[in-house]
Amino acid sequence: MTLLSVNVNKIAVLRNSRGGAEPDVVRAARTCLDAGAHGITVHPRPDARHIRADDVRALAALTRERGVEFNLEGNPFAPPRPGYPGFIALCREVRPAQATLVPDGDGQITSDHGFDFVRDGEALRPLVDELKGLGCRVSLFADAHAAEADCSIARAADCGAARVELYTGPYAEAFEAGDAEAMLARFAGAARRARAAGLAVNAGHDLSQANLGAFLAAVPNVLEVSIGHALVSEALYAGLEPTVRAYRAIVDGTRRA
Ligand SMILES: CC(=O)[C@@H](O)[C@H](O)COP(=O)(O)O
Ligand SMILES: NCC(=O)COP(=O)(O)O
Repeated sequence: MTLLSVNVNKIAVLRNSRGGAEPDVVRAARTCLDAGAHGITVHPRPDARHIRADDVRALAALTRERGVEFNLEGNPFAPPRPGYPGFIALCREVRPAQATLVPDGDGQITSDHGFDFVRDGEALRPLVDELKGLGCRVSLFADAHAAEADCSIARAADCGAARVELYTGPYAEAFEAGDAEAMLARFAGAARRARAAGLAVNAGHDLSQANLGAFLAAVPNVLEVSIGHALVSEALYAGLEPTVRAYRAIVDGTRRA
């Protein structure tokens, strides 16, 4: 069974654009859980462009109260700065059920690659150990689309992680271009190699209602997908019609109190 963890970063993008409290990230997360999401993901970034440290604390409380998984993503090597205590510090504070380490840089508009485990393994190992000591399951963001990933992904197990999260952005692009077959074979191979090394497999980035089914059919036994950007975009389309109708009822004076 594949679990769905909804990433609510984009709710915070909208909230921050006006500087107020709406849309409310915790309310949105609660709605996702009420609708059947198995967990909540956030990826606070050092520039606090969307999720802030306080959101992390509030979502940790919500997911604890609801008994569901909180998946906290971030770069453990990014230094703290005002408003961002650092990824490991946040994990020490809220102890997410799953900590997903992602090697993203400051200037990146979004995550666009996984770790090079051959190069980064030594540096990751003590961090993975500490996170495990905090009670977090550790997942490492991993490339699956390029030939170089073939040898690297199995090395993720040497870092002590329980899982890898396959970076699915390149699959989403190939799907969009109508040319996903070879890419799916690559992902299926990477997932096989990860499992053979003792790692369970998550997946995420740019997954959507359009491309998710084909991915899960071709890459079996994915334990969790985390989905945010497309899901929130689709929710806007799904919600616009009833919302506009509700406003029309108000301006037309036909809405009952
Ligand atoms: C690791 C990953 O693929 C997601 O966390 C993605 O990076 C979402 O982050 P943004 O919402 O900042 O694009
Ligand atoms: N780990 C991937 C994630 O949380 C969401 O990525 P996206 O759906 O916003 O691209």
